[in-house]
Amino acid sequence: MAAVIAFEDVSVAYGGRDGLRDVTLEVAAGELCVLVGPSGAGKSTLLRLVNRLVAPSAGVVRVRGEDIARNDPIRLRRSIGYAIQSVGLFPHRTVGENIATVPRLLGWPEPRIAARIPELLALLRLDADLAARYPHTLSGGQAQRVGLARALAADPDLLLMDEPFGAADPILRRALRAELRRIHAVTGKTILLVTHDAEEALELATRVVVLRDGRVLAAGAPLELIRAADPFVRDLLGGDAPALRRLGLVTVAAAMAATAAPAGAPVIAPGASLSDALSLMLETRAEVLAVGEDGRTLGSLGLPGLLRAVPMPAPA
Ligand SMILES: Nc1ncnc2c1ncn2[C@@H]1O[C@H](COP(=O)(O)OP(=O)(O)OP(=O)(O)O)[C@@H](O)[C@H]1O
Repeated sequence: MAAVIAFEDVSVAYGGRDGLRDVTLEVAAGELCVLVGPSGAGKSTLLRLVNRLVAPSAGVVRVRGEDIARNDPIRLRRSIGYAIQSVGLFPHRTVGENIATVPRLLGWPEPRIAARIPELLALLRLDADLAARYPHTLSGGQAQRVGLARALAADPDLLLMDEPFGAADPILRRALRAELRRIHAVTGKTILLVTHDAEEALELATRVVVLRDGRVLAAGAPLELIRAADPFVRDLLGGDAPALRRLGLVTVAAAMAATAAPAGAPVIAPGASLSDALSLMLETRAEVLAVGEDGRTLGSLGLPGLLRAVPMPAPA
């Protein structure tokens, strides 16, 4: 399948310094590709090449097969969703108007825009009433979700996300990650996301790309990379708790049983990770969780089931 994004021997020079060096990388349709690495590794630079906020000093960047340097940057940007840490909602426009920004620039007819706003609020599990509110009246989590709704508004097949949950607290981050995984599964969009958080990378990615000093050090599926040969990659992704990292890679849905949980059991969403489930068990002292979503109960997850679901390598 043709790559949605292709970097071909791309370098970026900032003054005399290298931002990126000889990066060759493809992102295929439907991938959720996460760029991870220490501060200054070049993650944002690589992401911003795609919507031409940064220009390469050498090499070619292709989006949907076309060399983007040859095409109109404004058209390119309108065809790509972009979500950033600071959210960047327009303060004097309502939530609905914020979401409508790109569809309006693209000249969508008003009735189509009007229908799209509640659709997106529902996708992000936000109340329909929020459309009339102004950004300063939103909680941090709501604002992050509206930012994501705005990025998705014109239904772009490609979404760039730069530390999209960076400003959120750990609990909210967890919820937003689960949300993003769900949206990716539902929409099948191609997503390129930057994070400095290895756990987030492993939990979200279909493919992880590890950057260091402006170069791609490793790229592969999360479970492959935890076992990577390169000590820097292994340390970054596996840390000193590789078993816990593996828990972050399996969803509750994959480990749950169809049996009902005891009454009053804490509830976890099927899309949450087993590390979230384990945290909830530890926080609430419950050994069995109810698995449910939108008020529906789907089954249960007990501690033994959780452990069985995570294949550990045989001891050496
Ligand atoms: N506009 C700029 N002018 C000069 N140097 C820059 C510019 N933007 C980035 N750099 C440098 O390029 C390198 C890569 O930066 P980049 O922002 O891509 O890294 P990053 O991995 O996203 O880091 P962080 O996680 O801290 O955001 C760094 O050394 C940075 O200082």
